[in-house]
Amino acid sequence: MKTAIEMKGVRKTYGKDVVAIDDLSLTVEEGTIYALLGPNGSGKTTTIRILTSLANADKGNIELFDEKLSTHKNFLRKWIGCVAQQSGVDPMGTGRENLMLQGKIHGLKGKALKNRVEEMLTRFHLQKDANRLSMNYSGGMKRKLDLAMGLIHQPKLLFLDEPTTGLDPEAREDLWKTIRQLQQEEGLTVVLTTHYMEEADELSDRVAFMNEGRIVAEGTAEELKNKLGGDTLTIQCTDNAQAVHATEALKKFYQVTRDERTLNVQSKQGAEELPKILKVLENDQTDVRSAAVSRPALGDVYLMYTGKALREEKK
Ligand SMILES: Nc1ncnc2c1ncn2[C@@H]1O[C@H](COP(=O)(O)OP(=O)(O)OP(=O)(O)O)[C@@H](O)[C@H]1O
Repeated sequence: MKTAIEMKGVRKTYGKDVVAIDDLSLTVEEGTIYALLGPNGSGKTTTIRILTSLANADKGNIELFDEKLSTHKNFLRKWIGCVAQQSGVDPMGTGRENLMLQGKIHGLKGKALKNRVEEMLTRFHLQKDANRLSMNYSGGMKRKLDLAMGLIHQPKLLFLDEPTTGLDPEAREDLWKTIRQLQQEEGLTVVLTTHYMEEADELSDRVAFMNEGRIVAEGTAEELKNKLGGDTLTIQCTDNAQAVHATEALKKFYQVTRDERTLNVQSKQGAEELPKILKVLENDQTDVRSAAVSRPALGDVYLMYTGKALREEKK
């Protein structure tokens, strides 16, 4: 397999005080889906801006398809598509007009432009709405039009910055299906950023957890979950003070992380361990509201590496 992206020791600062990303290294193989997962401000968008050459890194080495980005920017741009967080769709234009304009920006013209626009409308099931103003499109349709615009020039590498934020579950599933098809049928390499654990788990071949500008863990979703081993016991206390109390009591025996009033305890045999844990808490006079045993989810792994929960929705 060839390498689509190779980043080594990349750093980007804004002004004197903000280190947006630091010592960031990652490798993305061609034809794979790679997810950058992290909370607001962890450096995901900055990473994408640098890789799409919209921002310059202060330090480090970046290669796309074995070519140095800093010396082959214009050439490499042709291979890159980007769908930003903010929609690039002109609400006053129809779907077709938006695609025509985007195609022209990329130097397409005449028959080639027309053919490609029709191909994209068909590909994204937008033909019957092609002459409607895009301001009247649903959220899911707008996102598909954004995606079609990002692909008009047939890039080899597509960046998606939070592709499904704000979409309802059905539109989200639909977009996941489309992204998967693009990878499987057209061999597209996709790098996406997301807040959604489920999205990273479902879609990506590899996941990088970002926190405060650094990658704190990386691997396939399965590899990351296996790092925790065993089960996760989720214990809800009645309030934060009780949860702090409970964490102290359990820390002597278990690996415990806390997010407000919720405790996560890692255990090889969760079901067997649960009564013992409840006994410890009872002896400690901690009020427990509920307790459950489950297989670790990506969120549990994130919590282990960063000590904080990744909110599923933007704050
Ligand atoms: N143009 C800018 N000027 C100054 N600081 C910036 C700029 N862009 C980003 N930052 C800062 O860099 C850090 C990383 O931001 P970035 O947007 O890359 O994070 P993110 O993980 O994409 O967040 P979000 O999920 O909210 O989009 C933050 O502290 C942010 O405030």
